[in-house]
Amino acid sequence: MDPEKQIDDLSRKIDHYNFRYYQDSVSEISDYDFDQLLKQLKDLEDKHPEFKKSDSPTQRVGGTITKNFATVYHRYPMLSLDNTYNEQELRNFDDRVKRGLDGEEYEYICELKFDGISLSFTYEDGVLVRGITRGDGSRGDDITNNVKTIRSLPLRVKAEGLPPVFEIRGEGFMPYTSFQKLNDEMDTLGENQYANPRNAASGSFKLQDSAETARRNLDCYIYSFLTDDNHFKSHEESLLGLKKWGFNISPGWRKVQTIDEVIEFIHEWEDKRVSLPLATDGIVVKINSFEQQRELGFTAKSPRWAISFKYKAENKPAILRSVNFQVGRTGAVTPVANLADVTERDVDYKKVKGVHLSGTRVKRATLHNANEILRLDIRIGDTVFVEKSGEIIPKITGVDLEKRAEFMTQPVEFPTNCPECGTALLRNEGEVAFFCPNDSHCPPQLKGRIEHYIHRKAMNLDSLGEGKIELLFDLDLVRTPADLYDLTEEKLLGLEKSIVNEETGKVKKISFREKTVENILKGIELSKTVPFKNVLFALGIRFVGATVAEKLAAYFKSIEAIKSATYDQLTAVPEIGGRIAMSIESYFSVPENQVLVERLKTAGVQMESDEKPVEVESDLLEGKTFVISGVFENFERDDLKNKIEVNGGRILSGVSGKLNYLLAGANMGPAKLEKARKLGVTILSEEEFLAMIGGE
Ligand SMILES: NC(=O)c1ccc[n+]([C@@H]2O[C@H](COP(=O)([O-])OP(=O)(O)OC[C@H]3O[C@@H](n4cnc5c(N)ncnc54)[C@H](O)[C@@H]3O)[C@@H](O)[C@H]2O)c1
Ligand SMILES: [Zn+2]
Repeated sequence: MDPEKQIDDLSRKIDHYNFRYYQDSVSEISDYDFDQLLKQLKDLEDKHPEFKKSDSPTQRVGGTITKNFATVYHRYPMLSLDNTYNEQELRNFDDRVKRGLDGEEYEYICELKFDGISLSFTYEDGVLVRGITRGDGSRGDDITNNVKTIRSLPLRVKAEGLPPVFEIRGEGFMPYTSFQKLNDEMDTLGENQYANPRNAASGSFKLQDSAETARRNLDCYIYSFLTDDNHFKSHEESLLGLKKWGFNISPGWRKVQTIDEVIEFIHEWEDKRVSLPLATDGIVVKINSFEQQRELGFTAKSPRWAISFKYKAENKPAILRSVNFQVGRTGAVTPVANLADVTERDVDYKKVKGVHLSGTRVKRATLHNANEILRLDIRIGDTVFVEKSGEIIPKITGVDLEKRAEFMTQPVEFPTNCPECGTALLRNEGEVAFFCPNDSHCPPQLKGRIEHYIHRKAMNLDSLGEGKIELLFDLDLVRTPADLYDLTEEKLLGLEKSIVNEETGKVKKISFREKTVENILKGIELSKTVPFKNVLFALGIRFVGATVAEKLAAYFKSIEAIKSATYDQLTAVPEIGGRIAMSIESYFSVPENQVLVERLKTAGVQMESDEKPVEVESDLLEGKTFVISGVFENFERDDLKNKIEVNGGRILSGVSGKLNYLLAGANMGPAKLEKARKLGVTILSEEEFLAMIGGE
């Protein structure tokens, strides 16, 4: 292939992965593979500089700003770090530093490289005034409200001799425990789970709802300090100073003199880092003296005085002993690989310890779905490769085909029937997962439905969380949400159960004493006041998430109206498409669901909305914002507002950079008009507005 086209193709590919990673918080390939692509591009560009573009991904920070927050320029550019996966390149870096500093003595600071998102915080007179994402390096998203939810971040610093304005930077992250909790919750709600804590942190820091960000327990380690004057002389001094001022400095850093000591630090943390409560992906080496940092300077993308060493995800051979098929809450069937170490091929599986991988013993790995089994061409008895990187769940990356001939192997047979209830499995066109259609009797699906029902965003029955539902389900006391309303003190008092965690073997005992029972019953009673839109969501109708439920509840106002709505009536509601409409129709066609709704209604659960119905004319203005100013020929101001809203638009209170349209009538103030023009807001006349909504 000719190099120009190759450079072009590679750049486009990398741009795509960057966009997915920074904008959508999704990794489509592993970091290592991504970094190899970038390296390939860099090598090609070095060989053919005539084809190197100024906006090449090798020349700029990969991130982007989103349109969801105000955009803020950084006072000091926020760059990336050059990275490497091998020690020789680290030594080459040391040589470059030596040359750059002309024989001066120098020291390095080694730090752990935390895997989250970079954040920048500005303090004025000791008060935290702004928190920004790295964005594209020169501009970021203003997420001040979200960063204020970090408990370890001081909102105000009190100290002698504080610079009037300073900026600190750090890595915002989500600890493993919060990550696990969040993903469990996403699973209960039938939402997509995050692949790793980094993606979860990135997604959570960019939520519109700060209350939700707060709930996700994010944290941040601080590793950098910037001011206009020379407040500190070295990185070490700044770390110590920041710590004294109350900042959460990253633990584990060390000052060293030589590259050999750096490499020692790397080896030391290779295993130790896996026992940390958060994800790390390498270490960062920085020149200590600020003066020397300035001497060495920057490239377009990263400082010349620092480099990161990334640990390659450990990849080891293992034996695929068998495959289990797990049925999830939505009925989806997921194959799970049971693994053994290569020395454990013939050990009784109960006694197998598993492969030693990144500090833990691994006995299971997800195989995702039937297609993945075909793609890997994997057989029981095969020697496979297992990897564990940022993700918590290990994955199988391939098969050692050379080993296959040495041992007996047999194909993995995907079951045709549900392993939990025996019903024949189905697969929807265009979907990869097989599922059990027996949603009214299949045990994991029933239990999943109850867990969904009690969820905070649904009926908010938190007195029933953490294993209590499991107990009630196993004792046959609660098989559907309606059974909750038949519970009494007599039935509950004294119930007990020990729950064993399959992975860890730990036993947790749950018992219902007086106080617990009282709380449960009180919670259930209180759930009768939960608004209809939450109830509708709590039913767990496929594709009816919280937002869709809200729209349906506002439009139809009662469960009866939704139940009797035709397909056409359902799809007439803005944002309700055919897929949702069909799912609703099919839900209400199932007798068990009809009974459930009736029983809930009889129990006193809200099946009607007392809010005023929102008329909807169209969604022509969906996502558009308006400010109205002046007087109009055909409308009073309030009518105009209403007209915008029933067509899906939103009214803002003032002219800002975020505004889409200024609807300008007669006699409007020239200052407002001028401001709108300056900010590039589109100015509409009454006629133009009418044309937009399909009027005259
Ligand atoms: N898998 C994918 O699809 C995909 C796509 C794009 C990027 N990526 C990954 O992201 C990398 C690029 O991201 P990047 O530009 O943020 O680089 P990076 O994450 O490799 O390194 C720079 C970042 O490290 C962080 N950091 C953590 N601890 C630090 C410390 N102690 N001191 C200083 N900084 C510290 C900072 O946030 C800094 O911005 C790629 O090399 C790749 O690994 C992956
Ligand atoms: Zn089943």
